[in-house]
Amino acid sequence: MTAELIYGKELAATIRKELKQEAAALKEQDILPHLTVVLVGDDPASRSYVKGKEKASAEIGISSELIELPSSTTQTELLDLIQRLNLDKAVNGILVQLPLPSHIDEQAVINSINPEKDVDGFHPANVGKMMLGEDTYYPCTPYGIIQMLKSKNVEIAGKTAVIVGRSNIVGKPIGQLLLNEHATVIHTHSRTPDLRSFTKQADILVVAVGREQMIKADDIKDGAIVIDVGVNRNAEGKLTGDVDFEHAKEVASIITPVPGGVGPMTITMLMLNTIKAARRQAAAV
Ligand SMILES: Nc1nc(=O)c2c([nH]1)NC[C@@H]1CN(c3ccc(C(=O)N[C@@H](CCC(=O)O)C(=O)O)cc3)C=[N+]21
Repeated sequence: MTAELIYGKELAATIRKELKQEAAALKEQDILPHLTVVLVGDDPASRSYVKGKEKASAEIGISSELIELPSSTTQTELLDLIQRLNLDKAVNGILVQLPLPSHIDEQAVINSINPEKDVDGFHPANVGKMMLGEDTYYPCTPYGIIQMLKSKNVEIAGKTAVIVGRSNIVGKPIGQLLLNEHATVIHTHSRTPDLRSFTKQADILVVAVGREQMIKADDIKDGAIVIDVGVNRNAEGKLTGDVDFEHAKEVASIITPVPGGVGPMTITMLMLNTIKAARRQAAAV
């Protein structure tokens, strides 16, 4: 049997329509959601992501601004810019595109963003709130994955979820959000011996490593739900995930494609967080 696909792109389009209505309703109250994206240096992958975000903003009616800085930008210059954006009442959301050049301390930059404007959900205060199960800005990729599972009426409670990869932006927070939904969560990573013995137990398998063909059909339990967060360019220059999709779809019950899966949901959750930021900041004055 071939797995059912979760087309993140379609779900994203549906959610974006709702967000567009919300943005229009806010406009009636003179609230104009505004997102500022800061891009340091010219990583081509970052550039492509930033384009997708601009397109989504325009579609929804969010005003978005891109501040491009040279890779020679110093940490002090970047922190000064963030300070200015923190104080600018017209700016509701601040996203500093990662990775940053190696001479800049990423965590110091993230820590400097006003948590109320941290639409990436990366600030320690927001990470802490997520861990406590409080309402906050959740990191966009993990939040998008939860929406994808819910769109298929997947019962998360009681399921064994196995995460491969432990980044601060995907692996760690998706485990926390699944735990908040009452899954039993296993975190695995590059130093996990006999990885397959863990992935084989997964009712829900989330792969966020960044290595093409990392997970094969043999690594997957029959009927599992497989979420592929990988964003890799293969030898032909095509975008591929971390999962051997062609074979995995014969074992899984539900699987996400790349492209058209998790990626478009990530951007959509950024839009959702930006509208939420505008609403919250308007209510706070
Ligand atoms: N501060 C920060 N926040 C991020 O959320 C963040 C970041 N930095 N740095 C880079 C990663 C990567 N990322 C992607 C988002 C959408 C797609 C996406 O929409 N991909 C499309 C394909 C796009 C294409 O064809 O190039 C898809 O999967 O269908 C991909 C990658 C967000 N990131």
